[in-house]
Amino acid sequence: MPSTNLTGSDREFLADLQTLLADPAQQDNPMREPLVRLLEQFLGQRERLERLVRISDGYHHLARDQRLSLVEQYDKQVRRLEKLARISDRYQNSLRELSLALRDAALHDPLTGLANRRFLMERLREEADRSKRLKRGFSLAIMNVDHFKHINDEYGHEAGDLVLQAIARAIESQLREYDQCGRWGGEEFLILLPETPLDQAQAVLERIRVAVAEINRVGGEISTRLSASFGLAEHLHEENFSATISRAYQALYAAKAAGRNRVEQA
Ligand SMILES: Nc1nc2c(ncn2[C@@H]2O[C@H](COP(=O)(O)OP(=O)(O)OP(=O)(O)O)[C@@H](O)[C@H]2O)c(=O)[nH]1
Repeated sequence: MPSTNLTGSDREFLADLQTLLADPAQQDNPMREPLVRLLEQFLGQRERLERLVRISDGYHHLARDQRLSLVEQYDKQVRRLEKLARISDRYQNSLRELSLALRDAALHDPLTGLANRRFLMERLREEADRSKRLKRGFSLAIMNVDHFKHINDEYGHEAGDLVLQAIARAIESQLREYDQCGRWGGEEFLILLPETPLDQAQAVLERIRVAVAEINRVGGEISTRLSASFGLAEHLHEENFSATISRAYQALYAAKAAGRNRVEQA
C-alpha cells in the first residue's frame, strides 16, 4: 500500500496554511473559520487513512509470512519425503543383497566355494530337461579323491580341508564357462559338461586328473602325491538324470578297482 506521507511541497503548503491561520492579523478574515474546519477535517481524515494503511500493511506482511511459512513447510515435507525414500531404497537394497547372499550361501559349499549338491541337482534337472527338448546329450562325471582318508590321518583334518580347496581350484581351472562343477559330498565332486560327447568329456577329465596330480605341498605340509578317480557317463535323452549318475558311479567303482588315478566310462 502506498504511504500517505505528504510530499515536500504539500507539507510546506500545510505549514504555510497553519502559520497563516494562526496569524492574529487573520483573525477577522471571513475565510479563516471554514479553512480551520476544513484543515481539521483533512488532518482527521489523513490520520484515519494512515491507520488504514498501517492495518493493510500489517495484513499484507502477515499474509506474506504465512505464504512463506507454507512454502517452507512444504519444502520441509518434500525433504522429509525424499529422506524417507532414500532410507527405503537403502533398506530395499540391503534386503535384496541379503537375500542374494542367503541364496548364494544356500547353494554353495562353504569350504570350497563350489556349487553344493542342491545347486547341482537344480542344474542337472535343467540340463536333463534341455537335453530332452533339444535331443542333445550331456556328460557328467563323479570324481572321488584317492585315499583321502590317508591325508586326514597323516596330516590332520585341517590339512585335508586345504587339499579339498586346492582340488576345487584345480577342477575349475580346466573347465569352460558353461560347464558346472560342484562338491557332491565329502571328497567327491560332480562335473557336468553340457553338450559334450563322451570322447570330448574324457579329454576334459584327463586334464583335471593331471591338474590334481600336479598339486603338491598344499599349505607347505603335504608331500603325498594326490590323485583322483573319475566315473564318466553320457546322459541319454530318454533317461532320468539319477540313472546317469548311477552309471557314473558304476564307472567310478571300476576306476577305483582298476588301480585309481584314472577315468572310466560307463
Ligand atoms: N578334511 C576333510 N575330510 C573329509 C571331508 N569330507 C569327507 N572327508 C574324509 O574323506 C575320507 C574319505 O575316505 P574313504 O571314503 O574311506 O575313501 P578314501 O580314503 O578316499 O579311499 P578311496 O576312495 O577308496 O580311494 C574320510 O576320512 C572322510 O572323513 C571334509 O570336508 N574335510
